Amino acid sequence: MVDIIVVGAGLAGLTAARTLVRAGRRVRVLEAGPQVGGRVRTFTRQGFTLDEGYQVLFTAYPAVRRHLDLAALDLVTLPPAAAVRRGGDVQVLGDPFRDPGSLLSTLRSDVLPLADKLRVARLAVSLRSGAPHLLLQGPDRSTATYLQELGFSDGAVQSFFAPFFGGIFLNRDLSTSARLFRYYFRMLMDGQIAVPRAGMLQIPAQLASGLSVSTGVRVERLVQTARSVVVDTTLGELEAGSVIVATDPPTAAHLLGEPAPALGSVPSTYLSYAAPRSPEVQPRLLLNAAGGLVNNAQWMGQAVPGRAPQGQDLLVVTVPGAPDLADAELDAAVRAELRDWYGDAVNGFGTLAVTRVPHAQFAQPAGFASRLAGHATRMPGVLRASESTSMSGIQGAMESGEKAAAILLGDPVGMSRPRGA
Ligand SMILES: Cc1cc2nc3c(=O)[nH]c(=O)nc-3n(C[C@H](O)[C@H](O)[C@H](O)COP(=O)(O)OP(=O)(O)OC[C@H]3O[C@@H](n4cnc5c(N)ncnc54)[C@H](O)[C@@H]3O)c2cc1C
Repeated sequence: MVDIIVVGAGLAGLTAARTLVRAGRRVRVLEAGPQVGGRVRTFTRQGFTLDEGYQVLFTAYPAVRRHLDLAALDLVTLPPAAAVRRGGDVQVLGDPFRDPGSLLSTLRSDVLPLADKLRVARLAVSLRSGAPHLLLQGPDRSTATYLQELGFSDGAVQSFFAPFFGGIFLNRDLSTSARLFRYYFRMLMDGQIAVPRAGMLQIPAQLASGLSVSTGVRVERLVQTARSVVVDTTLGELEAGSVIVATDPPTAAHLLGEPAPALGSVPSTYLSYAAPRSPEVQPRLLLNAAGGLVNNAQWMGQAVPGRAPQGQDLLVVTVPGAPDLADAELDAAVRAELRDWYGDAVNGFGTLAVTRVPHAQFAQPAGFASRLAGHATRMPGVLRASESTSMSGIQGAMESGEKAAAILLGDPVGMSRPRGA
């Protein structure tokens, strides 16, 4: 019998296990899938390295700083600027201190007229004071309402904020909680957006190193006994003093005998293209201000050397939601939108993958924090860890695992750490 079994080797489960092992506990992680990482996946196709969809790491996430060796991840920083595209018109908006090449274009851009640029500067100053986690507190409303209250013009909201934060929250209507908007805005100021050169899978792989993880083992049932928890798996019965359930919320509800969670799912869809070379001068994030299926795109081969074979490039396109189109129809519709950007060069693009993710995040509208799951469950020896206890994303998942471990360890510092800290 081990001290603790962790069910699920996503970021939450791995962070929980790592925290417990560091404190001297004997831990075994059981993962149903063929590899660690949960929703953080990387795969290769025709010599290209593709992440599951478009995923990035905010280096300012506090839990990331506590748990990951960033130098060992061989991170490649993405430029802190975006090219806003309306058909053939391109305007670059960036942080001129960190991307000096974007200065002139940012000043001239009418995507954010002067008054809106000043509002961004004021917002940046106001969000910079105090600890970042405090931005997740206080009254909540939608991001759209918040931006309206701050006086931003409709043009700025539709052409910049909607596609930029639509790419982060995977919905373009800015119905996401303004608290999260403020937190992410701060993360963007405090750190960089980066990806491991060899793919996002390097993150869970680093968390898993040194842990006892069994992949391909599905947990089917948990039974609480007087002195332990019996874990019924596809390998047979195992026993542990305590269990952390770090699966997706529906599976957790099934294992724990709880009602299905009411958080909802945000789906997203990605198309990856092989191309002879990027037509863009700089590897900046591309935002589609014209509306349509495409929200944002990134030339990953240009941004991250090594992701595409020699002499080729890789374009990853984000289509928020789950369009009701067959793969071939979706591909044709996305190509038609890309033709507005790149003309006939699109004919030379080869489709590498159409990736549909039914549950990329859980829905986080204003007030969502009051509906979050807790770590405690109906079973005394069993705790929950998952982004669904905090916020959707790498920070939420990692801090959740850390907190479940802190509860088992009786660590007062970890137990009292607020969300987002
Ligand atoms: C396409 C996409 C893009 C994203 N982009 C970003 C981004 O740019 N930045 C960011 O911060 N976040 C991003 N996220 C969100 C981030 O990936 C998630 O927040 C995080 O990975 C969630 O981790 P988790 O451990 O809570 O859950 P999961 O990753 O869902 O892990 C749950 C694990 O439990 C396992 N499991 C389930 N049932 C069982 C069972 N019965 N027995 C054993 N194991 C089981 C699953 O196989 C899985 O490995 C993105 C997500 C997706 C899908």
